[in-house]
Amino acid sequence: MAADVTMADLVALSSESSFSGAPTDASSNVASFTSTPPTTVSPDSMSLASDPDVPKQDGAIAPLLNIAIPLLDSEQQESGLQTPIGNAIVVAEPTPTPEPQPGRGRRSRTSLPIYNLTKLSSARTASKRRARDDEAADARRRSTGDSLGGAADASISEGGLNGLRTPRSARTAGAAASPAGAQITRRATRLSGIEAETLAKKLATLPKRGKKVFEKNMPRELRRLQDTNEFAHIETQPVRYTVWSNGKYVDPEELKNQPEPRPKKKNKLEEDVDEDAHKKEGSRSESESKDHGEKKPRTKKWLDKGLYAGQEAPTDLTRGLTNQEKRKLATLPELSKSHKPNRTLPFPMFNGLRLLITGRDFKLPFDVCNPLPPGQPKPAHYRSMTRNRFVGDAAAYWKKTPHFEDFASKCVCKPEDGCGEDCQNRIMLYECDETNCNVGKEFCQNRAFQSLQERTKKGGRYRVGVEVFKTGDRGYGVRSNRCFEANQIIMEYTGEIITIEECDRRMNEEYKDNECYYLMSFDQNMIIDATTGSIARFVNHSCSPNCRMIKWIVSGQPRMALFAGDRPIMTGEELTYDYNFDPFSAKNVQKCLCGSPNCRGVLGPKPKEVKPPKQAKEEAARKGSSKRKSKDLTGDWEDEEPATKKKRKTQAASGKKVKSVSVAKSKSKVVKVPSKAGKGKARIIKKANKVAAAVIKKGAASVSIKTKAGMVKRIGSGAAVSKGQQQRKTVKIKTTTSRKTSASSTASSSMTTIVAKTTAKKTASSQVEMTTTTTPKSRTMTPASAAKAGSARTRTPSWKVVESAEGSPAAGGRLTASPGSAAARSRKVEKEGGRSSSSSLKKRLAEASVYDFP
Ligand SMILES: C[S@@+](CC[C@H](N)C(=O)[O-])C[C@H]1O[C@@H](n2cnc3c(N)ncnc32)[C@H](O)[C@@H]1O
Repeated sequence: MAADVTMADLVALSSESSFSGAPTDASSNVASFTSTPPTTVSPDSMSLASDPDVPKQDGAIAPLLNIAIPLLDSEQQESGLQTPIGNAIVVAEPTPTPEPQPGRGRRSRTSLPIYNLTKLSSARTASKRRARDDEAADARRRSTGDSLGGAADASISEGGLNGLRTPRSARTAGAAASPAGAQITRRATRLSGIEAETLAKKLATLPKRGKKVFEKNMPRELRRLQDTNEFAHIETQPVRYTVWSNGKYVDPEELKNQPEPRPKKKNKLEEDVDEDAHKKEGSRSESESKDHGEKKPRTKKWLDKGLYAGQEAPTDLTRGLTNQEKRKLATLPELSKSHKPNRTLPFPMFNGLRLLITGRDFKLPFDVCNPLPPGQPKPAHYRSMTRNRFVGDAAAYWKKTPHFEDFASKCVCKPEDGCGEDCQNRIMLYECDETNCNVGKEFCQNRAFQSLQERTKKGGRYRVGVEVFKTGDRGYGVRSNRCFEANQIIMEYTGEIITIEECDRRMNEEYKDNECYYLMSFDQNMIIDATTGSIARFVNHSCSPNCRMIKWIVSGQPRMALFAGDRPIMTGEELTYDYNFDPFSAKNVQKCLCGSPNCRGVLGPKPKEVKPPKQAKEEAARKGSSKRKSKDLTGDWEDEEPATKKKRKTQAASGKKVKSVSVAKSKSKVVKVPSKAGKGKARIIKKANKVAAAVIKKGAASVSIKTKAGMVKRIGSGAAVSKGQQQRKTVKIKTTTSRKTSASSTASSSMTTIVAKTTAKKTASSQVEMTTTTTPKSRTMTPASAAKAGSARTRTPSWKVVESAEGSPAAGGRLTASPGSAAARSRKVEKEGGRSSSSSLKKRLAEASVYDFP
């Protein structure tokens, strides 16, 4: 009697005959049944349900065959009903006789379920593999066929295809049905040796209608295969046990022929590396020994100072500190001599000191390497630009000045000198490169901009070494987040290079409401506007600066950069340089908040430095200097203006004596030069020459000798410049090196160009220095006339903006921070007419002398 198999039976079957260790809950078992067609054959419920011709069977499940991998449960192993095919074991499920159900039609009970045989038999895969003579695929396919055969077998032999039961249920049912308790056991056809019936035979036993339906729905592939031995599961070939590895068939013959397993790649690599290293070492040592005679042992370099490796701690800890700071330090027990320093885990250099003095709010974990609180974001409108860029007409006006072109010879340094202090290029503020350096990159120390480029290219905030922060009272500022050695390059001052006309326009239109400006006089009467530029623009002014802004010639082009001063810079120090502002008008003098002990009180030259002319002195002496002193202190010079102007006018043409030689140096230096006529002139020049050479050695770009009291030229900050404010005469000394002479020319070949200059009216932002002029007479140019001159300038390069940092720590750019609109309008450019005569140094000197020292 056939009995319908319910889902519960199916579940029971699957749980018994599926892999050991497989999930035992019903759903997962069903899932595993349906999801692994090659190893587990299950009824395709979809195909069962989808065919409209297939009569529905309530709860009837088709006969099932399971192919289980050898991990069988003990029950199955005991039963001995496994059929191994290769690694797979075919288990033919017995089909218990279905019990007729009451109330069910006969037709429905006898009709055949239809399976997706293509899927079940894996015909597609098998046929492909068979095409490649894959016996394993054959075996699999056979086993699948076997399933069907077995299924058919079982069902037919037991009286119907729908009479499948699980072994357990079958046994239970059998036991129940058979009073003798005869067990219905599963049989594996191959194992039992029972000859499989052909499909035709199976079909013959089917009822007519069921046969039709079966044939109609039989897949094409299967139909083709019917009546074959294969389909009937008649083995004509001996069974082969195949090995599968990683899902792939492994031919045992190939296995035999396989060579010994290779060692692991890693081992091999290590060996190879070792060998290679030995070989290389050998060849290197050979070549080394060939080159040098003997092989040098390689020594390992150990870092012993961490973050500050290579930088020496300052001998004097208190250097650079204010008195207040020093006093505070003195009270700290940590710094008392009796205190034992922590040598095991010392603070990074400089950090401890700073923390002791200033303290710092912090969050744990505390970053001992960075003593700084996080930097503030830069202003929203700030746009960064790391290279100079010409804007507007500037590019057309730009040209190489003659002495740049002249600069074709090399320095005369030796490798051991390393282009140090005495390098000609260095003295002249020319950076060495492959065209002008005698020493080569390996030994040359005069490549600051190149080193800066390499440093910043690598990236990282500690390599760049600077960050913007918000000061308490001066807006934004820049501080170091690493140490810098004395005179080390820190950052470049870059921005848009604009003409004076463009500068004026910007001042009047774009920046008219700005509180501060980022304009620096540059070269060839150009201005660098760093409003879009490098963060060097945020560097504030100090009367005791720790940096200098210096212009260098790099590959024939001028470039400005901020350099450390004469002492190293600590981590966390604010970077400052002397703006060298000219207040021009006392109205707009800004109060200096640098806080240094020798603060001048205003952003501008120290009032005391502005020496009044003799008459004024006398007058002042008569009137008493108390008033001036008070003005000095308050920085209120407005009332003084007319008097100063008047005094200067009266002094303009005297020129009998050189009052002073003001030298751009690390500290403003006033050198008294006696100026008697005749011999005096020569002496002055000689002296000036000497001073200039000394200054240039120190890094100054140009030197001014003034015949009149007062600073020669300053570019004002926010100051409206009144026309004709000052009248003065200056002698500018510019040292240039005649590079064309010979490659062996030395520093001594430097020649001094003295350019006479008179300023009838006070000029504002830029002062034009004649480097190649024969006519000593200066004339004042308005920006408009300067623009006109621009065209002539291209033909006759005769004037340029002076960047000398007179009165500033070094020869460098001068911040042209804002003559304001009025100042911009009144800004005059001095231009000296005529052409230079390169041969007439003497003449020029004479002219200059005549002009200045009649
Ligand atoms: C080139 S900007 C420097 C960056 C500026 N602090 C900022 O926030 O953008 C120059 C302006 O900064 C201010 N400044 C710089 N140094 C100063 C100082 N020592 N005392 C007072 N103000 C200063 C002045 O307003 C000056 O016009």
